[in-house]
Amino acid sequence: MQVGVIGTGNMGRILVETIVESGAAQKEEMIITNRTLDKAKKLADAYPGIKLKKKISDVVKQSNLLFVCVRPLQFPDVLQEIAPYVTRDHIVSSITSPVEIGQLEQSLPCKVMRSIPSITNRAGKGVLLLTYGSNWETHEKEKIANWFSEFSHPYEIEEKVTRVASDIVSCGPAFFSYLLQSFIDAAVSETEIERKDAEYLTAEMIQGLSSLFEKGFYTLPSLQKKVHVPGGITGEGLKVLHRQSEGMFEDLFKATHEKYYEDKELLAEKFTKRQDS
Ligand SMILES: NC(=O)C1=CN([C@@H]2O[C@H](COP(=O)(O)OP(=O)(O)OC[C@H]3O[C@@H](n4cnc5c(N)ncnc54)[C@H](OP(=O)(O)O)[C@@H]3O)[C@@H](O)[C@H]2O)C=CC1
Ligand SMILES: O=C(O)[C@@H]1CCC=N1
Repeated sequence: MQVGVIGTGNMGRILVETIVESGAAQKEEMIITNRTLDKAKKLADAYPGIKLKKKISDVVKQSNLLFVCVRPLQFPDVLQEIAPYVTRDHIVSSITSPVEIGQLEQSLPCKVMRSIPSITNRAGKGVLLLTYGSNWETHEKEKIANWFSEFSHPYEIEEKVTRVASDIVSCGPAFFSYLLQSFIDAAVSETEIERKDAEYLTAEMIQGLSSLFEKGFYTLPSLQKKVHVPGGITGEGLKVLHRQSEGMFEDLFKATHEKYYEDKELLAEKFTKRQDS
């Protein structure tokens, strides 16, 4: 399969590295471009064999599966630019949440999907969220999901939970690394521990924690019960967390959804302008 990638910024680059290093596609099967071409060239230079194209049309023409990895508001322009070269045999995937499946279908004459990756896929772990357009057969969905499983755990979601699922899967690594960073900073500022020690102990704790869940030893509540000896020290810390975090995640999901709907409104305006012109 020839895999095209338009936009090799942060996530486009990570996706290319992940696909190639997992063996989901050979370097020679990857065709990439980026508006600032030098960015894509650096990536092609790092993985000899990857084909670098200056023209977006060449990427489309030479690929079967095409990932559009630009920012949400850049989608209308990119979809308009690629549309003349897209055939019924292409599969085009958006890696971003605010662009609706319906908008992709209206813009392109092929099978479309959303495949929202997570930085965790770089380690061959974590979920990649899939939502398909209306004209996919079950066996076609299975085939592509199977391909994604070379470097992730593909998970199909309904469009209505896109934002929250993406908050968990794709933004989650940033949210929880922020909390861990605060945990380390506070350990250093409030006690005599050296930063490097706090960082090492925290990293080992979090890796151990994820292994416990991976191996199925505990659920979240059963683990808390095991560590929280009644009347002990953990309970004092948990009381602080309970007090201080009340409403925090509710506010977080409200904030991400507000931004999501803002982006969707701007996108709808842009797509309508495109249709009218
Ligand atoms: N970061 C993450 O963990 C995740 C991100 N995403 C999604 O990935 C998308 C990209 O995010 P991110 O990589 O961080 O953003 P970046 O800004 O780093 O990358 C976007 C890239 O697209 C390029 N680009 C823009 N317009 C065009 C065009 N017309 N033709 C070719 N290339 C173009 C830009 O080129 P130039 O160099 O000229 O600016 C840039 O390199 C977003 O929509 C985001 O929602 C999805 C899941 C996870
Ligand atoms: O479009 C999205 O939902 C992703 C999640 C992280 C950044 N963008």
